[in-house]
Amino acid sequence: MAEGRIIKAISGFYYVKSDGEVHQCRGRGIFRKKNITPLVGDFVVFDKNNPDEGYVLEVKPRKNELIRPPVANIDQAIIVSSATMPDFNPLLLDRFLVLIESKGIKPIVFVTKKDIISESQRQLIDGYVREYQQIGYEVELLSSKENLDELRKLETYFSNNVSVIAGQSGVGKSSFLNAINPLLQLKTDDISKSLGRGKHTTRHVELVEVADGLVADTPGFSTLDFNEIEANELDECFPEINEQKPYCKFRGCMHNKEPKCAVKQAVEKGEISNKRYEHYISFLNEINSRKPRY
Ligand SMILES: Nc1nc2c(ncn2[C@@H]2O[C@H](COP(=O)(O)OP(=O)(O)OP(=O)(O)O)[C@@H](O)[C@H]2O)c(=O)[nH]1
Ligand SMILES: [Zn+2]
Repeated sequence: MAEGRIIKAISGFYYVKSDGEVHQCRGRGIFRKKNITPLVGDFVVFDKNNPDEGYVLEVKPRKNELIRPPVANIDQAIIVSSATMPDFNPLLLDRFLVLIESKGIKPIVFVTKKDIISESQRQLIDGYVREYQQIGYEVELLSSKENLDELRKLETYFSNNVSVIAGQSGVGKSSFLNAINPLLQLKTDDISKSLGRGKHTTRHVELVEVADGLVADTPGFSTLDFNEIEANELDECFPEINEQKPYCKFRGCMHNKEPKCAVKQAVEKGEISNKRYEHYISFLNEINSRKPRY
């Protein structure tokens, strides 16, 4: 009996990494009966008596899991946004931040393509970077076309962590991963756009090594709706709003129409950005207008 972590799953086989070695395993029949699907990222107990094929015997409790990519026990999500092409989009960034916060995963923001922005665009982007850093987020402005030494400075973000990458199409997710680990050779727009079909549809998710960490090679969060977030949980997904919440007069304040709301006061004083607050309200309305589920 040994313990390890599933780093790859392909058609019924699980590849379990344990003490630096990878063991090919099958799942126990009982998993299917009990409706347990081992996921990439799972910590498992397996039997490795047979060198060719072991069995995953037990899946340890997960701290979190994603449906897309199907990965468990994620430490952090790197949201990739581009400074340009496509334009930097704070509304979309906040949407990703909320989704990731709601899963209890730590978000990190990488803003790509700094090599192709004008001086005035740069000022705008620097302003955003500062704003998100003030909230407490780690933000890096970078270019994947940079030399490897520059990119290596970002390796510390990956050390000893399991990361997923998220972000809109074309922002440079694959380009970044390839740049930081040239062995990956993930397809980028430059190569595969001509094929005109989804790039990630036929691939299996795998945790690949980047620096001293593991990264899911398939980007996540394809659906960006808030179907799994309740209105009263939304403020917890905005750290700066969550911080003010205890000072609101009413318990259960939604920071919307309520009087004596500390969040609205902080917005008025300029301590919380107007834009972030507007996004909070627009997400709140979106959740409140969702059709009830039964
Ligand atoms: N100048 C510059 N171009 C970049 C940078 N990062 C990515 N690109 C270009 O942007 C385009 C899109 O990059 P991809 O890496 O395919 O983007 P992606 O986010 O993986 O896209 P999807 O696979 O569609 O989700 C490609 O033409 C890249 O060469 C960067 O930092 N600087
Ligand atoms: Zn309030």
